[in-house]
Amino acid sequence: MALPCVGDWVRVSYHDAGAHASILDIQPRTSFLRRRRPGGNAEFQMIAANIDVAFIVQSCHFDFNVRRLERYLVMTRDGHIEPVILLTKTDLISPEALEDLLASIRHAGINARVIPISNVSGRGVETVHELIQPGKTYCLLGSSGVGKTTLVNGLIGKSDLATGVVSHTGEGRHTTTRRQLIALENGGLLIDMPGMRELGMLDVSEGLDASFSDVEAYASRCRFANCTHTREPGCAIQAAIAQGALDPAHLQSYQKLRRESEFHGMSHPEKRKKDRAFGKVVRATIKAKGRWHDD
Ligand SMILES: Nc1nc2c(ncn2[C@@H]2O[C@H](COP(=O)(O)OP(=O)(O)OP(=O)(O)O)[C@@H](O)[C@H]2O)c(=O)[nH]1
Ligand SMILES: [Zn+2]
Repeated sequence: MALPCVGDWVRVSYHDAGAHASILDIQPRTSFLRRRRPGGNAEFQMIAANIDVAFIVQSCHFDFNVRRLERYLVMTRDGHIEPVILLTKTDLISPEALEDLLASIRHAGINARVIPISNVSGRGVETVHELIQPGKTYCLLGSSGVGKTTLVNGLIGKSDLATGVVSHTGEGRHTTTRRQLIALENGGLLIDMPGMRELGMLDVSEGLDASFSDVEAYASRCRFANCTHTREPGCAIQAAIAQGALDPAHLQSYQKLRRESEFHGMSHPEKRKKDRAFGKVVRATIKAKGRWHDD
């Protein structure tokens, strides 16, 4: 018998007056989330089963990446799970920039539902909450830091009778990592396991982060999450440079590579904005030339 995974329904027999139980069999899975085992062989590892809807969470700010979105969609389609895309942190970008992101999703031929949300302004959180149906099971997928935990807390806060495994009062980071199944007041179930959230979705930017883990580690200690590491108070990177613990050249090459990877596929709207700016220059030049010819 294959081993059960999170979300499986199993048949058990109890012994010792209910103190112990054995799993007899696993009920057929209606859907599943699985990933390739590392090492390149064709084997799969089951991550979760019987999920109805996967929220694929990306931030509008830095994290946005259509290619990665597509990989998550392949994974959910493969497992017969309905995908819903959540674009978080809309409060950090302009409405025009958001329009660009939505357009780039459409242009990629992605027709899954997209809900722009902000955990700060509350925009869209109600829409997500209303989407959750009794008896259905949901999960959240997405890179670290995109706002999944904040959203879950917001959803629990809305159903103020959230029951089950989790209480939302005074929870620290440590308890968050043990949270697994959240029963929302309206009867929806949310599977929230940090281990299954990222699914080994490595890409250029994450590879980049790995080779500059020291820079990343300092950056995570900056007072402001959006610190540019130039002149902000409480900047851990500037402090590390001042103490001689971090080589400014290392920071510079990190920032240079980061800008490059952002231009080459990381952030499509930024790229388009740059292309558009270049287009303006070209058009202005042609216009100027035309006028010159007219004279
Ligand atoms: N501006 C803004 N910040 C947000 C929003 N949502 C979350 N954040 C912030 O982003 C940071 C990361 O949020 P988390 O909810 O911990 O992200 P996560 O996806 O759960 O990250 P992991 O637990 O590492 O998987 C926190 O500092 C949040 O306060 C948002 O909508 N807007
Ligand atoms: Zn900083």
